[in-house]
Amino acid sequence: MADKAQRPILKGLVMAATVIVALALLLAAALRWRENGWGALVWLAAFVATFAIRTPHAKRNRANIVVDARKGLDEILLLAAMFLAMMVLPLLHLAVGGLGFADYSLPDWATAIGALAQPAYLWLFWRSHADLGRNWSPGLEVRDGHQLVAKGIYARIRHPMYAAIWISALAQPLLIHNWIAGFLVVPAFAAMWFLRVPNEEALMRGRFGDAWDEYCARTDRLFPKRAR
Ligand SMILES: C[S@@+](CC[C@H](N)C(=O)[O-])C[C@H]1O[C@@H](n2cnc3c(N)ncnc32)[C@H](O)[C@@H]1O
Repeated sequence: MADKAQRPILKGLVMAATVIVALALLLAAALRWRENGWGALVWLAAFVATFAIRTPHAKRNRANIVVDARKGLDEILLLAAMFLAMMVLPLLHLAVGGLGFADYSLPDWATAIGALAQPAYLWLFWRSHADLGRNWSPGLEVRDGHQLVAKGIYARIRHPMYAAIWISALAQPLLIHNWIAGFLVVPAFAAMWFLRVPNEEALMRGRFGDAWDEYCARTDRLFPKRAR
């Protein structure tokens, strides 16, 4: 077992190895674009942009002090399923193949719809991170000094980041024509949406009480509320 002094070094080494493997897979996937089709190149570009948007927020928010969290088995399984279906399986499949038995074909116009969805996904993903700021966390957490964000895109809908992920998840099977590497993310994110959102809203209600209920009365989850 590494002692306390060795732990940061070990962590740094694991991080460096992960980045090197990820970069090698990205390069291999890009070089195989003829086998994978042009939709896969669009998916790879969006994948890189996703990390570019998220990484500064993840780094900054590491300093947050967490005062409440929901980390049940369901949450762990959902996050693991999303990590596999949205990142690991597509990247591995595009880089080294091996899932060809589950391929399907789509016309170019369907791939083009997947490509056209990417700017909308990336804008919403970026905007929601920018608006949540220090209050963002990948898991269900409340930080010390957590603020209710009801401005920016959050003034229009309650779950813009999940709206962005819905767009990305629905576009993935249009860009990667494979039932496992492309389509599997759709049921994985549907499960996450239906199981996580009620838990997240309960966590926010517990923290903000009436202010959260008033916010919910003004907004819907995914689409802007129509004026009555
Ligand atoms: C992955 S983020 C997703 C945020 C939101 N559900 C969305 O789709 O844009 C999850 C964390 O954001 C925080 N959060 C969600 N809505 C919030 C709000 N309106 N104000 C402040 N924090 C919020 C909670 O701490 C939650 O654990």
